[in-house]
Amino acid sequence: MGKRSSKPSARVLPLIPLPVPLAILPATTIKIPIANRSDIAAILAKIYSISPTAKPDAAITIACVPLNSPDVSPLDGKLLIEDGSNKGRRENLYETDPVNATKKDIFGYACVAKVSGVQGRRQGELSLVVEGLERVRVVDVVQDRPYFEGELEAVDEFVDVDNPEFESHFNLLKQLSRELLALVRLSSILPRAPAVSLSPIVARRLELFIARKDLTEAGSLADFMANVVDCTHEEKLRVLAAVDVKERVDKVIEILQRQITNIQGSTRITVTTSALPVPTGSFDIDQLRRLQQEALQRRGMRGSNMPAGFPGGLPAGGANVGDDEPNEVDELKKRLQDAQLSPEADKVAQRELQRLSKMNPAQAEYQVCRNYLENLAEIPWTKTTADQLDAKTLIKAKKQLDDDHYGLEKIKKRLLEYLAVLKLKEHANKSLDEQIRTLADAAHPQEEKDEKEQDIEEKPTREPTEEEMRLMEKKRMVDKSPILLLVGPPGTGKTSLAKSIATALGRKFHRISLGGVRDEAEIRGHRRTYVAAMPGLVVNGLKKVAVSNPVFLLDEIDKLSTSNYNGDPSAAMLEVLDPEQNHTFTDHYVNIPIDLSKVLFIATANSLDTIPPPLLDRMETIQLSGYTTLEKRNIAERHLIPKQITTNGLHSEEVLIPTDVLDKIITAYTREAGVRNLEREVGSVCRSKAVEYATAKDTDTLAAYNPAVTLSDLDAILGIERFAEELTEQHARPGVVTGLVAYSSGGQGSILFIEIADMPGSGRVQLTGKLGDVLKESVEVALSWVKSHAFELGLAASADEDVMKSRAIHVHCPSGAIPKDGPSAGLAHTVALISLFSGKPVPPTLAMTGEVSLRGRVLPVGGIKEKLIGALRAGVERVLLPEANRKDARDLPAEVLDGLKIEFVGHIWEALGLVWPERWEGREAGWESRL
Ligand SMILES: Nc1ncnc2c1ncn2[C@@H]1O[C@H](COP(=O)(O)OP(=O)(O)OP(=O)(O)O)[C@@H](O)[C@H]1O
Repeated sequence: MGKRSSKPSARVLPLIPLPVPLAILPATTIKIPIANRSDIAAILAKIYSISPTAKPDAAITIACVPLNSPDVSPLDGKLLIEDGSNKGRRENLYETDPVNATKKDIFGYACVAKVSGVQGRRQGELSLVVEGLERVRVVDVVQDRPYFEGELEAVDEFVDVDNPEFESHFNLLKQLSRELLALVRLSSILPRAPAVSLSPIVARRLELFIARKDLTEAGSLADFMANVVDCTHEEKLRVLAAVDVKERVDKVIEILQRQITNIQGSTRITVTTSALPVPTGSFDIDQLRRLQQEALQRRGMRGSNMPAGFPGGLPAGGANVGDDEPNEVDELKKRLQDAQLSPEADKVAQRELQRLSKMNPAQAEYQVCRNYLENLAEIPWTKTTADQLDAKTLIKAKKQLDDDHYGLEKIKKRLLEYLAVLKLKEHANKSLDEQIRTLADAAHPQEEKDEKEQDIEEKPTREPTEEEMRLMEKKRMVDKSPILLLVGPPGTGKTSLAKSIATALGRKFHRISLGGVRDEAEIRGHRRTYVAAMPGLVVNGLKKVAVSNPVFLLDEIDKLSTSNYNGDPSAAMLEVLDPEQNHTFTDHYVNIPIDLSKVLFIATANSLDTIPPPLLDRMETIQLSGYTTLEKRNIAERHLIPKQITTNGLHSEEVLIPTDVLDKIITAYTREAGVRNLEREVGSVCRSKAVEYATAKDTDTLAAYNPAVTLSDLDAILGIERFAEELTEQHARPGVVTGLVAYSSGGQGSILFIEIADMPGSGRVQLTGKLGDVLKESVEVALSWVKSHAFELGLAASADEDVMKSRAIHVHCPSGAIPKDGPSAGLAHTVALISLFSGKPVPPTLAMTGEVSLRGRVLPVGGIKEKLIGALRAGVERVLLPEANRKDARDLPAEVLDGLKIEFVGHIWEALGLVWPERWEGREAGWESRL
């Protein structure tokens, strides 16, 4: 039996056209902006003028009407008043602004509404709040100015309550409404949620509202849902025009289905059995699963697309529904499998995977666990690159090192030794592997072989015992790479040497900068309990190179902080570098032993002084000293100039730096042990030439371009000379001696003048030239020795005469602004004092270095190579060195050995014999016993 709502008679009411996409349905409330709406003002004015006594809360009834849309067919509810002018507007000229609307723009159905108030604070934001009451048909528009007035006819809402088909449609509408509600609630708590959220109270009320609707209220439920969901203007018009309730319900079902699909498409719906976010009320897992499965079926997805083992289509843990991305947990599992974890790591990984699969992705712990597993999958547990160790390896490696670096013979030799050992070990292990395999085959002969093959196979006489196998394993050469430490001044090629080794071996290279690392956790990682914990530098390095046998350069290990309140980074390094321990290195974050024994560590440092002794003890030190001018010239010619020419976009024939220009750059513009500044200066020269060349090319004057750089160009390109070279004096004067100095910064050596003057006084000694305590003391030692031997030296008339009795002396070392310290000028001071007191000058081309003791012995000093290179540059011809430094002189570059006459002295008397041979030659050190 059908049910019809009562039919009120036709009436005339003011019509308020709504701006597109606004539409109103019965039982809903909307806000109509009233800025610039003269018609609304007129309606309100009229109502109050008719009934000036109307109370503010008296109900004011009007009708709200949406504007026509081109996509809604006349059958759907186009205004029945048609006129000729309407036709031309069908396609595109439809009005969307109610201010300009004419009669033809009024839609055929409207909604009688009650004005419930005005909302908004400021003038431009005010809006009229109206509440839809009933659906009406617009029979005619009787007035359009100053506001529309329409003749309205109530519609006949027909509800066929006895129709089973209608009932099932109504049930579907109810179910979809609740499904949508659940999805909106669910999606709002998921990560990457769309911007929809629903408070639990509102959700609960909506739940009840939907649940309480019965069949007779199907139309109003459809109106309500059409109003709350996101639908187009046209859809709303169609719902408004759907007088037949069944048709309306079908239309809303269509809208809801689309809406649900959209939410599922944009959100990954993940349901876990342990922590299901069920909306308060009547939702349960099964219902949700069913709803989602239905939604999937509607979208044409097959059951086969669902992970197996989950009858409801929802796996417990991490399966996402609605997109084709593979499951996150499965993906991780696969990555972990591919990572070939160590057995220990595998156990932990499986445990964590299990935990992850039970977790809700919204939990903070989920991300932590996932990050950890991702880290495990990225660590190269067993992956290695094959070392290029064939017959030609050593030749190839030598060529690589020679190609990349000039000189450094000792270091190259040591590196080649390392490669040779590695090659031998690998060869020995390979043949051992073969033996073990043969024995193992003999122990299980029948495996993988069919009967026939077995007959042919020669039977081993006996099976190997376990003991034999163990012995064989013991013979295996352990791959314990030594840790090399390259020590030397900056820019001497330590980093680039390490890179060449990696290239020669065909291994991956990674640089870990340790300079300024103050926190132990930077090396070992943070424990996983900390927020944003991460693995340390070593594990990160391994992750980056993705193999377990890279070359790691531990740069600036001398700048690593020692014990402080953040732990002791240098102690953490101990475990990394100890070949006995580093096969079980444990990072705090990973917390599983990682084998670092295959990593070849090469450390670099500028000085050994700041490296803690236990750390130093674990490394094999290779010393690199500064380069001589000749070496620098060769390095520049072979490596730096070609490199800079190409870096600056030129060809080798387009820049020519002659040797004299290069020498000038080396001596006047750089003062360093390495070649970094030299490379920079050469770069400046090449850049300037590049500008010159490009200009010449652009102006077609290439013929006039001169690729050669001249000495005068240098002044213009690099500015005025930065360093004036200390050169030996031309004239000898008593009291002035050439000493030798090695600057601690830059590792450069040079000469230094020791000047002593005497004046009348009573034994006072004045020292200037920024001398350090040790240097001052060495002057005192020299003076004491001279005073005590004044008679033997012929400086005093008798043994008890004090040479300083009536004189004062002033010792000065230029350049006065540079701090100087150290005992190595002791010999020069002694000779200078004797020269002053005896009035005999010392030849300026004779330089000396050495510490003296009170007994007159000449003791060894450091920095011989730098000092001698500096001396040669300064024009020194003869050098006196301590006897004990004879070994250092063996390593000197050939140009130094050729250019300098080096003499060794063990005692001051010997030195005096060499300085003034005419007077002291043959004098023996036996005099020391007189002291
Ligand atoms: N013997 C050499 N032959 C060729 N090039 C060299 C040589 N020594 C250094 N170089 C070049 O000098 C530059 C600086 O070298 P590198 O960066 O290796 O210095 P370093 O010793 O590691 O310095 P630091 O101690 O400051 O880290 C590089 O471009 C390198 O190629």
